[in-house]
Amino acid sequence: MRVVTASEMYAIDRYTIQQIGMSEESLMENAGQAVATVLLERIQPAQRVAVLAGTGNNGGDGFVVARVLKSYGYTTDLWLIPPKEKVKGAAKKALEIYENSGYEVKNYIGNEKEFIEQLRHYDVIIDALLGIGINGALRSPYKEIIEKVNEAKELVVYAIDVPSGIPADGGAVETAIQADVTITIQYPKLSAYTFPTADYYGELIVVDIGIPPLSLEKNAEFRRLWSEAAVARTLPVRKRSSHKGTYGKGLVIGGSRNMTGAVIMTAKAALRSGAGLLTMAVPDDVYPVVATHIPEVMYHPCSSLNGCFAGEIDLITLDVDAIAAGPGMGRTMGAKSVVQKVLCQDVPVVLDADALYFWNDYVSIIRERTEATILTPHPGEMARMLGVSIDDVERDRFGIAKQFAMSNGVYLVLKGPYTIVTTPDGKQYVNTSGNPALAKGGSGDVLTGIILAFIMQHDNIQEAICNAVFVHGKAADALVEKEHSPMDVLATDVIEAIPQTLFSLYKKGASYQKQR
Ligand SMILES: NC(=O)C1=CN([C@@H]2O[C@H](COP(=O)(O)OP(=O)(O)OC[C@H]3O[C@@H](n4cnc5c(N)ncnc54)[C@H](OP(=O)(O)O)[C@@H]3O)[C@@H](O)[C@H]2O)[C@@H](O)CC1
Ligand SMILES: [K+]
Repeated sequence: MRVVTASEMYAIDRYTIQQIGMSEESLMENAGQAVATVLLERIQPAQRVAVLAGTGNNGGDGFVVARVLKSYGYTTDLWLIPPKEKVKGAAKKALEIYENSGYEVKNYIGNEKEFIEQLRHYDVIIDALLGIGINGALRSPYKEIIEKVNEAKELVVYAIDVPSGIPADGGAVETAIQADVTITIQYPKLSAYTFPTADYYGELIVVDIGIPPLSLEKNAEFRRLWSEAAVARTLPVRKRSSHKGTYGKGLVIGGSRNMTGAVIMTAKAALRSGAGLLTMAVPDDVYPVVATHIPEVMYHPCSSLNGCFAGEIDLITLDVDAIAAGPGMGRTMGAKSVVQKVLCQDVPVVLDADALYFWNDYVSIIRERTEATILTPHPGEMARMLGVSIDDVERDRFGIAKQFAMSNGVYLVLKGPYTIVTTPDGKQYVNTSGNPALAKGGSGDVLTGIILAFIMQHDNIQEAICNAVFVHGKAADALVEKEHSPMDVLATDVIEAIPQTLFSLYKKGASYQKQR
């Protein structure tokens, strides 16, 4: 499933109309019919429905929906918010068809009091006030209407395309419909995957209105959801002839006197995710503590200074296939020097946490690298690396991630709800698993371990990273679906949930694995 911006959606519509030859009226009819099909399955015949329609084509979709619901015998009122003469184009045509079918329009203007009075008699509101064409802060009377609808908590609200009032591409929200369900036309919009806008959507349902894929390919950048089906399809298959070296020799670098847990979690997660052989490089001061925790790894104690890396690491003798550096290593000059040495190695490198701290000192080395560099910042780290505020990052997660990945030639994993993976050539993948249980210290360390293990087992780095992010979120989902609340899940619980998550994904992918 692809995700689009408002301007891409307009370009797709235009191309479909002008180049492919579908009429705007037929697209609107398809949209209204597709939305109505969902509504007919969900709304009970005894429920009273109000369709609230605005000036634009979102209102046009609403006219079609109101007509279909009435044709099926539903008690439905169509409230037209602007004066009728403001309705133009395809929407005007849809309104004519509605009226020619013998159905009545209720005009908001002049009947504002009646509207407010009626609102408490409805069970269901269909929000066709504003779609992707919203511009600037909400104007009267839309603002007041939306506030009244939101106040009536007993109403079930279905939004068409986007909840009215939210910017389609995401950003700050002042007033917007708080939908229970949003039925999006053809492709989800960015705002369904950024915050705070995603909170207004409720359940998201996408309906197909028959726009050919060619319109999408010609007019939208590559941005797609990474779903369970994609993971099941792309998980690597273990060959019967394999041995421990087949799945890569990984190196995890991290830890310091004050933070021994992070690097242990990274290593455990890597082992649970299929790393063949794993070595941990830790400051020799903390080696005795770390070594008691994991019997399955080899160790490479490095010289330490005040409990942290002193700066030396002998990477030549280690002979590894991939490296993850950062968890708990501290923000010292010694750590910086170790990371610089790591980046000079000709193997894929994952940088997380403290390894991102001296970003400006690494940029030029990273741009010269030929092997993959994978960075996994959370929004706070991303903001600091760019010298902007966290709000700036959150407001434009997709844009910022793309610009950063392309200009530095890295795979960027911008963490958060709906983690975005961006490849060096700018393709973007939105993760669909995970829940607030992951908003805890240690989550990132676990993800780094899974990524390290997956990139060693898969020859497609993008698929490996996207799968790792998905498995991480899905493991947390599995925990809260069973015996955990989102409050009590620990990062170590997530590691222990990796086996069942992989087990179920491999089962789902069995048919694909046979085909390969
Ligand atoms: N094109 C197609 O083929 C298809 C399009 N489709 C549908 O069309 C939708 C997009 O339609 P659109 O472009 O007409 O925009 P839309 O959001 O309905 O209304 C814009 C109007 O709202 C107003 N307005 C703007 N800002 C405002 C504000 N801050 N506060 C208050 N009012 C504000 C402004 O009107 P004004 O009052 O200023 O004259 C403006 O003209 C899309 O989401 C999908 O549902 C589907 O049918 C599939 C086929
Ligand atoms: K809407």
